[in-house]
Amino acid sequence: MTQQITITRPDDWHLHLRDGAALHTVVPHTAAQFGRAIVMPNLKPPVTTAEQALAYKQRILAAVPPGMSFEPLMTLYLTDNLPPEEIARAKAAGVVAVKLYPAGATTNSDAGVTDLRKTYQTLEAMQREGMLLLVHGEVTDPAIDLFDREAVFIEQQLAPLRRDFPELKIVMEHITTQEAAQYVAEADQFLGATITAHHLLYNRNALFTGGIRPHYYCLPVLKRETHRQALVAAAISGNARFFLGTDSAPHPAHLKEHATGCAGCYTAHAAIEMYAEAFDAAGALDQLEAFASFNGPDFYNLPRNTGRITLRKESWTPPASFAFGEAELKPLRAGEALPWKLV
Ligand SMILES: NC(=O)N[C@@H](CC(=O)O)C(=O)O
Ligand SMILES: [Zn+2]
Ligand SMILES: [Zn+2]
Repeated sequence: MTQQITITRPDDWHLHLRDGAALHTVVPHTAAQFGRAIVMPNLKPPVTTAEQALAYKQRILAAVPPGMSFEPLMTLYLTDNLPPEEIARAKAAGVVAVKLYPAGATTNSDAGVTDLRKTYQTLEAMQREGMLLLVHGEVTDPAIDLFDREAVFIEQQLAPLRRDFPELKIVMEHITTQEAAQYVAEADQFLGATITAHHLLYNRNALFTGGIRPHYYCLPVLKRETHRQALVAAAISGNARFFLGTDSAPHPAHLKEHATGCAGCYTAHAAIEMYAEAFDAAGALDQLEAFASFNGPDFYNLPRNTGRITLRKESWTPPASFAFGEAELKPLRAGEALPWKLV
């Protein structure tokens, strides 16, 4: 039985850091594990210009503890009227991707896209400039069952989009279904997907065990066990177009433990440990390094990290909560023991 593994320092290809005082809680957690992270732009108001992205990057860097090295990779938020000219400016500023939130699909998506056709000139510019498109892949039609929204998005939105922009690099973020895993596996080199630790570890029963459990609520919502198994199979398959993206999404505890609790699970405090747990449970620890440290940079055409990290099979219990500005932040599995520990 493997008791310890050393892998190339991983990166997080889907992360929410928020802004202001929150940065001082969450940035150190991510910087302790990951070399880089793709920082989501769904602030209030959203990050829609190269200039805003650069200013946000400086605020993030100011929250990196001394002695730690961490590179935030910045993104812009796609709206119905993000000007195509902003893409070249963003590219020059080092922005690596643009994020599509269908309007109303998830946390802070009100400014998102109401009709993909309105964004076609901007997508054209992205395809030309080699700017990636990151996708929250759920339809918002209230007539579609919440658990089917990802599969319907693939059929109604993603397939036509890929036909119209065959050389636009797209990442389907936080996939949660067998349909998405299969669709990505069968696609060409222009389509990749991130998978979260919580979607590898849990099925939708976790939301209702002994009562309603708001800290397991995120979007896309956890699915049934067959889908979890399909995600694990994709993650350990060796297919280089599946890679690590935590979707760690901090919310104040009082807004998660609420009549209309916010969507988002906080996992950055123990992310690589939870992935190790999932890969270990599948007997596939030997696949963790490719998924966590190689496939992401390869897809983004960025160099792999050179440092290394070591994980040991040693039970530890993360804190039940963290200070979060004036509020409290409760991580996923607060106060529960985890089997793997970052050394
Ligand atoms: N995943 C979530 O449930 N929430 C994310 C938004 C997102 O990634 O959809 C958030 O910003 O809180
Ligand atoms: Zn999302
Ligand atoms: Zn997210």
